[in-house]
Amino acid sequence: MRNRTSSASSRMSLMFGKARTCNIVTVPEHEPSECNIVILGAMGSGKSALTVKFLTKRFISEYDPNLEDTYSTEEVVDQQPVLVKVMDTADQDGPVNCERYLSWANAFIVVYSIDNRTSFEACQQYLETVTLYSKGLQPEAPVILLGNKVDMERYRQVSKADGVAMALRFSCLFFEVSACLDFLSVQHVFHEAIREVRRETERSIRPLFISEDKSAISLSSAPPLTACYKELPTPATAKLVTVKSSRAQSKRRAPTLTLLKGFKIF
Ligand SMILES: Nc1nc2c(ncn2[C@@H]2O[C@H](COP(=O)(O)OP(=O)(O)OP(=O)(O)O)[C@@H](O)[C@H]2O)c(=O)[nH]1
Repeated sequence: MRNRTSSASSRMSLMFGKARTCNIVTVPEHEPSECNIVILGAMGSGKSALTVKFLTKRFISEYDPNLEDTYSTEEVVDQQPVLVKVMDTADQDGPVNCERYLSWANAFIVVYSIDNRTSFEACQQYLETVTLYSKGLQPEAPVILLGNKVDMERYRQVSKADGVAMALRFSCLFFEVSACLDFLSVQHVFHEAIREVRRETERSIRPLFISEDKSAISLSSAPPLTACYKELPTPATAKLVTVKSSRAQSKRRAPTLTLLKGFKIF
């Protein structure tokens, strides 16, 4: 495994992860047009705040910790549209009943709060669970370790080096952000998850082999790519809320957000 650093759009983002080498010719028949992202982590690490920041550019300070919600939004990542569904989980005691999200997810974001060592330690269990599951998938579901609340720097209990070391151990990407500071850092993390899903999908496609005279190419006998679409589990008590962001509030193309169960957004 090699490391990689990224000049992320924010000075606060830091990324380490798997090297991406591509020396075979691949033909993606379909890019995934849908991407399911599951947010995991200890209570209070900021999962809901990060999710809502990504969806609305706003920071929430009131929430119901017992709600487990799934949200969807249309995004354009690298000029390609994608329907992103984000499941904001509400595990009380580490990964339990993980089946509900393991088979649904295309990517996982495991969150801790940099000012809370216990939340960082809780990530280990989540990372073990999702990486073990993901390893058997074709394509693999990428995993991101995310340190939140960098605005709480003076109360930091988890060093950046600790985050990097944990990410290296589990071969996942790593970022640090704050849900209450700039939107672009948070957006970058979600977009990287989508990019990783696309890369993994491309990697899982059967390669084209170049013939000896290099004048023709032939496809091997693999089945065609089936994009990583997965069924959305039915939320138990979902209340459908539609939020349309105002163009006056945002220069960003106004997305239509479908929120299943809502909470206060400021
Ligand atoms: N200072 C600061 N506070 C944050 C940040 N993100 C979230 N919070 C606060 O941390 C608390 C927990 O945030 P949530 O988003 O509800 O955390 P959660 O992981 O969804 O928590 P559960 O729903 O209990 O699992 C709230 O009081 C948030 O306002 C951040 O980046 N900086």
